[in-house]
Amino acid sequence: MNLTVLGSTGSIGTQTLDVARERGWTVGVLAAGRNLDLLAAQIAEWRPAVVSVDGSVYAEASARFSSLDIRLIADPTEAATLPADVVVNAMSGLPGLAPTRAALESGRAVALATKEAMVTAAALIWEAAARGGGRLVPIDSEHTGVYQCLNGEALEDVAEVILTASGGPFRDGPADLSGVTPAQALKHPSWSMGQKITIDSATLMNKGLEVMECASLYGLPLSQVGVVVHPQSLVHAAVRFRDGSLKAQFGPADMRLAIAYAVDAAPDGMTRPGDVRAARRGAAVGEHLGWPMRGTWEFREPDHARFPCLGLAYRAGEAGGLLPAALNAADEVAVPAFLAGQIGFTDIPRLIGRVLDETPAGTLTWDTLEEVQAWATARAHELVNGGVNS
Ligand SMILES: NC(=O)C1=CN([C@@H]2O[C@H](COP(=O)(O)OP(=O)(O)OC[C@H]3O[C@@H](n4cnc5c(N)ncnc54)[C@H](OP(=O)(O)O)[C@@H]3O)[C@@H](O)[C@H]2O)C=CC1
Ligand SMILES: CC(=O)[C@@H](O)[C@H](O)COP(=O)(O)O
Ligand SMILES: [Mn+2]
Repeated sequence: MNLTVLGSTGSIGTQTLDVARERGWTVGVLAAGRNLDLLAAQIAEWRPAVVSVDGSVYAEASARFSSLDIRLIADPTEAATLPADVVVNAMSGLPGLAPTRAALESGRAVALATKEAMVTAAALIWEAAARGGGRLVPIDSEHTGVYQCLNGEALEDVAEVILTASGGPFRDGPADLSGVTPAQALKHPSWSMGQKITIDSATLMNKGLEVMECASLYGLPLSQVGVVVHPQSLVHAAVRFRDGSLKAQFGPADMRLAIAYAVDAAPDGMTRPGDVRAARRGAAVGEHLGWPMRGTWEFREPDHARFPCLGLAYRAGEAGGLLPAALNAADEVAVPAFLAGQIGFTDIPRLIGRVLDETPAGTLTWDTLEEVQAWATARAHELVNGGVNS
């Protein structure tokens, strides 16, 4: 198996390389952002033919890697189109959307961690896959859980899909979240992840994005996608069928299992919503992680009053059109602003709610998507700078 890894220096990117090492895969294309020290170590180990870096560090990377036999580019979208058995997209946020589109239009098999692509542009992404012959399998732990539960099943038999949420670091308090700090919010109780998704887990926006991602992947209405808080993060998703039977997927809270599953399944993967064709014959990874069938497993209702982001996501998903993209863009401004101390934790949903209130209705196209993202980003910055309650 020869991989392209986009976002190679991040949490999912480095775990993808761990899996590649364990499984004996090769890596022909590495795309990173600005972390040239880690990228240099990855180039030395993997000897890729092509390396992409963020444009802001291209000159520095050119000088640093000039003696190496690699083609250096500053374009993850071009990197995504190059020949590979599977493109793993582990870029965080909106920058990961164009590479997802390009990979699918080029007929690539994509193992997709970048949830923002399906949240903001699912219909367009599926069109791109249909046009180019691309295939797609999710990496996100809940969505690989649903994928595995649906294998061999018909979507018309599904009554409901349940995604589990850890509940984040504040699931048991404090009651008033207005004073919590970035350091507290970054202490995720069960997963080790990049900063943006970790804050999204603390606000429950991560689960909101995942509800939309799930509906988009499997072609389900949001009314059929529910959330339960499960502090142990061992059950990742469950599906209830119309005959009353239930299937759940569980395993240790370690993304290497989800990554390996997605990479194995991607070449034969989804070409349209709900098209689950998991022809997967991979060797074992993470056998040392063991069998987590011990202890107590709890399941609780989410607390919508303390975590309004979940409701905002349902609202945007139900409205459809341009609202999911506006919600996502506003969140991508609000989270760094919280981390930088510019706004408080409870300002995050307040800001996103304000942006949603003002988002114009519209039909989703690649052009309107770009416009609404630019508008929502600018409006969110105005609210950060001028005061969320102004
Ligand atoms: N972490 C997890 O367990 C999970 C993550 N996800 C999703 O996966 C995605 C990645 O998450 P995570 O790994 O935690 O995020 P990280 O912030 O850890 O990693 C993001 C990566 O994107 C890279 N990047 C930034 N700009 C560019 C660019 N121009 N070209 C290529 N790469 C770039 C960063 O590079 P650099 O550091 O070099 O600047 C970094 O390697 C997110 O969408 C997240 O929601 C989904 C489920 C679980
Ligand atoms: C590992 C993974 O898939 C994350 O998206 C995880 O779900 C985050 O944890 P929360 O359940 O706290 O959002
Ligand atoms: Mn997840």
